[in-house]
Amino acid sequence: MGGTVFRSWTGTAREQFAARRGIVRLLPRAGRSLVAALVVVELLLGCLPVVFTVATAVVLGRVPAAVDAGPDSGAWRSLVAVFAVAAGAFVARQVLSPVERAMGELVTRRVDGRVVDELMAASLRSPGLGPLEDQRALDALRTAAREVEFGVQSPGRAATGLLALIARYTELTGCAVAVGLVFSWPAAAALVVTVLLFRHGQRGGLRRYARTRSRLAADQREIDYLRDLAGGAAAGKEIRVFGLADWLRQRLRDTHLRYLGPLWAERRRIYLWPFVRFSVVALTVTGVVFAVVGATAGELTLTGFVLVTTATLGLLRLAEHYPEADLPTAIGMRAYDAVRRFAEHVDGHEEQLSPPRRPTAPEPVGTIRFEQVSFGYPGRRPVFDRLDLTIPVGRCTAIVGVNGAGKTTLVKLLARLHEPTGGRITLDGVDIREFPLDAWRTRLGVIFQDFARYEASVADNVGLGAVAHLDDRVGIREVVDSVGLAPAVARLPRGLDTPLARHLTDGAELSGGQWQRVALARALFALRHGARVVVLDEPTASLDVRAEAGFFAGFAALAEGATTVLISHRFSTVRHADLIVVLEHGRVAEQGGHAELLARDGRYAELFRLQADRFVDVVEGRVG
Ligand SMILES: Nc1ncnc2c1ncn2[C@@H]1O[C@H](COP(=O)(O)OP(=O)(O)OP(=O)(O)O)[C@@H](O)[C@H]1O
Repeated sequence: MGGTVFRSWTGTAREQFAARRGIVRLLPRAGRSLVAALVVVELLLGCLPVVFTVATAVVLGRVPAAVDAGPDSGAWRSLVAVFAVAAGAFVARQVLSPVERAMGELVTRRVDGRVVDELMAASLRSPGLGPLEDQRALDALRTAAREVEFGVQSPGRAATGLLALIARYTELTGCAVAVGLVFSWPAAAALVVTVLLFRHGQRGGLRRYARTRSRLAADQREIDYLRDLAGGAAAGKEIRVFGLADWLRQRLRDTHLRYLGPLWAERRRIYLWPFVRFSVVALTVTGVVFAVVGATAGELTLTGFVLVTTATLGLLRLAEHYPEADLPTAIGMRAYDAVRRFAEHVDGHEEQLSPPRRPTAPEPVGTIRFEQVSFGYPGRRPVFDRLDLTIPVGRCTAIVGVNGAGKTTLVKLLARLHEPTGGRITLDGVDIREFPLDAWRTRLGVIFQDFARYEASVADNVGLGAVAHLDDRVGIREVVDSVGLAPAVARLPRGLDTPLARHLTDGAELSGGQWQRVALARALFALRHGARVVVLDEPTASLDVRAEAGFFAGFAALAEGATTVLISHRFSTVRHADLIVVLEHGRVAEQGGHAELLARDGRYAELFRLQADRFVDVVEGRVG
């Protein structure tokens, strides 16, 4: 039992030491000279109260002699000199405190700035989506980002909190030495032990509190989500139309209580009782010291008496001040730990990627094949189980299947946003993992169902399909024209340079269908600049009937010679494809041309007829 407690204590101590070392290593990022200057300021702030305490004790001790000797005496002058020292120490402290705060703020911001860079670098370093879809890693990222963003208990604050301890410990040492020299070393030792015990008790509580907070990350996430939902435009329409305000308020309230309940309970447990226990110890020690001082008062000089009492009170006050430094340190260290865990998680994923064996990715000439490909998201049942699929190069292949059949996942595997857990994907017989990732991706132009809507100009929104050619205005204009977006762009306040966000100057918002055309233009722009495989996930979902009808002919002409993979639930879009693949239960259920599949009268024919019947019903007014 004792062994277990000892091991857990040493484990915690080691963990704390490592976390503190991590924070200390962050300090140079704030600039060595700034940190060195702050250390000097902290040392001074630790010494000045001691000087003040000693000097005031000496002043009080010398008052009787100075009063007796009169204003012209040497005793009076020495009183004034010591008084000047006390006043100087007081004023210097008042002046230095705001300087410390300002420098501390600068250190905090610089350290947090670097941590944000580290965080961004880690999340962008991930070549695939794995770490960004892993809930634990995301929670770690969110916790860290939150603390850093608000800067209340961020890693930067942890760093300045650690530096602030220099002042506290200097003052502690100074006061203890004063008590030891003037009165009694055992009393000084007892006071130091009391202060440290008090701090230890509080720090343990703070640590547990910080741990509880991170354990409640999921609830915190939900609170943030509900707040965004209530305040954002995205769900604003539904909240009003469906009258969801009360439901939202209630859910926010319940989640808040679920989050705060354990936190309040923990706060009582970890703050209140240790505080009571350590206060009793502190009061007892102080009482004993004061009793001894009282009993031996006759042996002490007036200076000694004042010094011992004020130094003792100063020490006890110090115990109260430690949490000021310890709270940000405890929480900030956890935030930084979260950043490190996230970075390690990303790097763990990266290591799984085998290094490329070929210098570049060639132009496809024959086929792209999924060979016995298996894949499942972590903790979920497999999406693909030994999938075999051939995509002919230079043709249009449509992939159909019910919701959740794995169509988008197939595209993610093709783009190597995830790696198959079994089998391989080949380009003309070569495993695509043999190509450098970037080189392979420049061969692809993928527009996902939930494509990005950048808060940038129309031109940039299109040009980002081939970022190295962002200044190809002629190319951008041509693809914008070819997707039928030119009239809408002409109506925008700054044409192609209009930012697509209403809150920006001259900004505009596009309709869903217009955004979809922007995304299509982005894919075409990629095609213009080296992409040979275009993947469009639901490209016509937001297009009106006329635009959809024109889409296939127009796009096919523009994508002439390229390999097109089309994912769509609209059979009117799909039917024109050279090859139609029906995905079902993680395998290819059927494939062939539209007429061939209809003739086969299988799954495709069934799905096609269902949609066609609905269409006929609508046209003939039989619906409803
Ligand atoms: N990031 C993810 N993490 C875990 N499971 C996922 C993730 N994305 C998709 N899935 C699951 O994988 C399966 C296939 O999803 P996918 O999005 O590929 O289907 P889909 O055929 O594109 O569907 P839809 O037609 O609705 O767009 C589904 O069961 C889905 O729940």
